[in-house]
Amino acid sequence: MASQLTTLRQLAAIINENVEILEGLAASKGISHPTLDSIYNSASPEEQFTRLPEVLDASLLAISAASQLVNTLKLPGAAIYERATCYHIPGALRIATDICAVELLRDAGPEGMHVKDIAAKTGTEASMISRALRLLAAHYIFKEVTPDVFANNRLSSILDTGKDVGYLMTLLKDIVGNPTGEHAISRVNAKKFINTNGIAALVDLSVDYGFKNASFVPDVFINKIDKSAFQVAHGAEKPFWEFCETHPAHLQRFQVAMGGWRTMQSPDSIFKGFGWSSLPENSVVVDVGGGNGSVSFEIAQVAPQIKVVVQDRAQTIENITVPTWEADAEKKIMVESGRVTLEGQDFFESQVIKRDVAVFFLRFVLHNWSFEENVKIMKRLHEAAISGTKLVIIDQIAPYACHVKDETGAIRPQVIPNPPPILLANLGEGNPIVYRTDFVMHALIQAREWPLGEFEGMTKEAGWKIESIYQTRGTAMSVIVCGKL
Ligand SMILES: C[S@@+](CC[C@H](N)C(=O)[O-])C[C@H]1O[C@@H](n2cnc3c(N)ncnc32)[C@H](O)[C@@H]1O
Repeated sequence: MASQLTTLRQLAAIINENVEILEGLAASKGISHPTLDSIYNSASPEEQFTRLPEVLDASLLAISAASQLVNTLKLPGAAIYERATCYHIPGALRIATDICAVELLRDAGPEGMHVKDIAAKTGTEASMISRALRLLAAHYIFKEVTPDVFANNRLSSILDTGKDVGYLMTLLKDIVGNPTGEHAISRVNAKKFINTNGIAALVDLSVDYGFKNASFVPDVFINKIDKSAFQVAHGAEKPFWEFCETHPAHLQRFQVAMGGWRTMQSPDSIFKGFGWSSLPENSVVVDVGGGNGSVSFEIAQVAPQIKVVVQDRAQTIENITVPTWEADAEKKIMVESGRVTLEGQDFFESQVIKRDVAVFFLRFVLHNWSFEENVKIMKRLHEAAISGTKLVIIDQIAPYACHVKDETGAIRPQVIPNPPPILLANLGEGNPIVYRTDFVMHALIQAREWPLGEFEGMTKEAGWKIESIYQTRGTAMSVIVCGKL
């Protein structure tokens, strides 16, 4: 009993200590930490505050201790049953996002809107909306203001696409009561995600095919099926990338969703690990598998002296990347001035680029393929590289859940901030995303998030040597810089 109390007190002390730090930092800036009742605004001083390194450190330690405290206090039967049935949360979230509840509630303001009115505007049924929003409100997404009247809160409002509700309701008419007729494949309304920060698209695909795929992961494993869970769940003959070629709305949503990763993370996940702005004048940076080029755009902005080439499958460049850049005035200027070039290139084939390349850049590519395929991709880049070419990889490196010791017996930090021994070494629920995306990758394309040793192995086999690794705060996102062996 005494030791259990000690554990509880230790956890509570970590929470208290870090809340004190947060309150002190906020007070020194004359602001308060945003509450759950606030509406998300990325530009507000309160939201900017939450991204400061010292604020992230204190928050992550408090979150880790608080979730450990919660799971210590919960009755085990209830705790495990809650986990076993948490799959209904994405289902409820998809009901909410499909009917554009966030945007309807944005216009309704803090008084909120009755579910009957949401149902009337969307041509759907009120009681299911009520049940979905209440389930979500019980998990701090949306707020039930009075019975059956819901309003946005900080978590729901980050999903706001910013689009006009009248426009969204017109788009919705194509979706409601109009299934695709293809096995388990949803009708996707990709237009609503264009020119957004990507979070709504990322959540939308996660609660759509991501959620459906997940339920087939164990079947694929137990029955030793040599297909992705995505193919099994959706009756799809072809793997995901080929499926996208015949489902342009899915492809569009996917590419916008990649930008959501940038919104979710602090800017240092790209800019601190490599000196883009100190590259010499006219250096060529190739964003390999660059998708819609959202990251290239940011790099080209911080390093105006360089030339960026965005490469992807020819179909993606033609149907997604080119239209994305043409539709945006700033991006269009970059393309017209030759600072950015958009180019079809299969990364398994020899590079078509004939110029000397300063940097080949791979973000979120290696977690899409097997060890052997990654070696092949990086070998193609090695063949096209000159002696000083760098390979910059941005991907997640999965930490262990236990503390690990180095040769001297000292605990080797695996994440920033480094948690005290009473907490999980990976910060537990303070930092769970890498383990989820590991399953997401497996389910979608039979791929995975790689541990450090595998990155070392595959880069070496392709002729590259890891020179530095920059790990971002509170996440598994890492910038791995390699030179030619
Ligand atoms: C997870 S996305 C990452 C996109 C981008 N790098 C980013 O971080 O936003 C992987 C990208 O690889 C591209 N891709 C898949 N197969 C490819 C191939 N054989 N050749 C070139 N690109 C490919 C996809 O079209 C997609 O844009």
